[in-house]
Amino acid sequence: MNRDEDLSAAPLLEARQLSQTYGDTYALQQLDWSIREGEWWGIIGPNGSGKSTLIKFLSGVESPTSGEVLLGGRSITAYSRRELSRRIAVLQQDAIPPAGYTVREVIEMGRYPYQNWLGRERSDERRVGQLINDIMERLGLAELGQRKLDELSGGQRQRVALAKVMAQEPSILLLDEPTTFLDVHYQMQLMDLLAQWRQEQGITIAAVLHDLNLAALFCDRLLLLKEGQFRGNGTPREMLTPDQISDVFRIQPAIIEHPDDGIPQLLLRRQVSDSQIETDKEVES
Ligand SMILES: Nc1ncnc2c1ncn2[C@@H]1O[C@H](COP(=O)(O)OP(=O)(O)OP(=O)(O)O)[C@@H](O)[C@H]1O
Repeated sequence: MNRDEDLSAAPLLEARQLSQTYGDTYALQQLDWSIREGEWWGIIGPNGSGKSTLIKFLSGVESPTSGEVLLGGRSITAYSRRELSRRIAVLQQDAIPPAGYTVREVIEMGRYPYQNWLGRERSDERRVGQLINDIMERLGLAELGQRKLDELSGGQRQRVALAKVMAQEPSILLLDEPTTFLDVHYQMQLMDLLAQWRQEQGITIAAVLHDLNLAALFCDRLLLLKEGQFRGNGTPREMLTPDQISDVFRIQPAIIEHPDDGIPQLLLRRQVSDSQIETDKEVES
């Protein structure tokens, strides 16, 4: 993992004074934040803190009420949709592509930004065929190539969605809660695959994650949001302190060091103890 990032490098993706309002609600409030090439950021914060809104603006699909996003120093609005799709891919929470298509067809849709108006690859078709075969093999999808999407489990569909964004060969990957519908095995498999992809291709990742332990385990740096406001950024060790967690998430966990590499991990605590429940029962009877 790239924990010794070069903080002097120019930002690859940058949010400048980003604000979004819906009526009286500030979904984001004057956010300044930047991502450097090769970093893996976790975007964390309670429900409604503006995380998905931020991902939407970073991907360039929507424009904020005020402020701007820069990609490689240029306004993201200056890029065509096709140019953006060659650089940035987004993996959504429940990225179920259209039903009726086969697994292989959906993965091939990831190549859209590289095709001409006839749907032909601009680059070497043999290389692309091999790329798709490799991705399917790696994600355990080789046997499922001809299966229809609606005949797959949620976890399998999520792997197809990941395969599609890998076929897109982006340099930046944005993820919005990619592990929500996955069991613990597939959560770890997805995060490990991302880590491996990043190591091999040097991609830059920003992921909205609700699971703080997963965020600490995989991300170099965390951005902390609450009610649309910036509440800090830094390494997991800097961000996941008892004070920050209690202040932002309103829980008081025990924080321990992971035995493998000392990163912080949260142990949740019950707010109501068994003895409290027993006492309450006695009072009631
Ligand atoms: N289209 C919309 N119209 C009105 N309000 C919106 C809209 N989208 C988001 N909001 C509001 O903006 C705020 C931030 O929402 P956002 O979805 O970005 O939060 P989040 O941190 O991703 O939340 P969660 O963890 O629950 O997914 C919330 O108060 C939400 O209700």
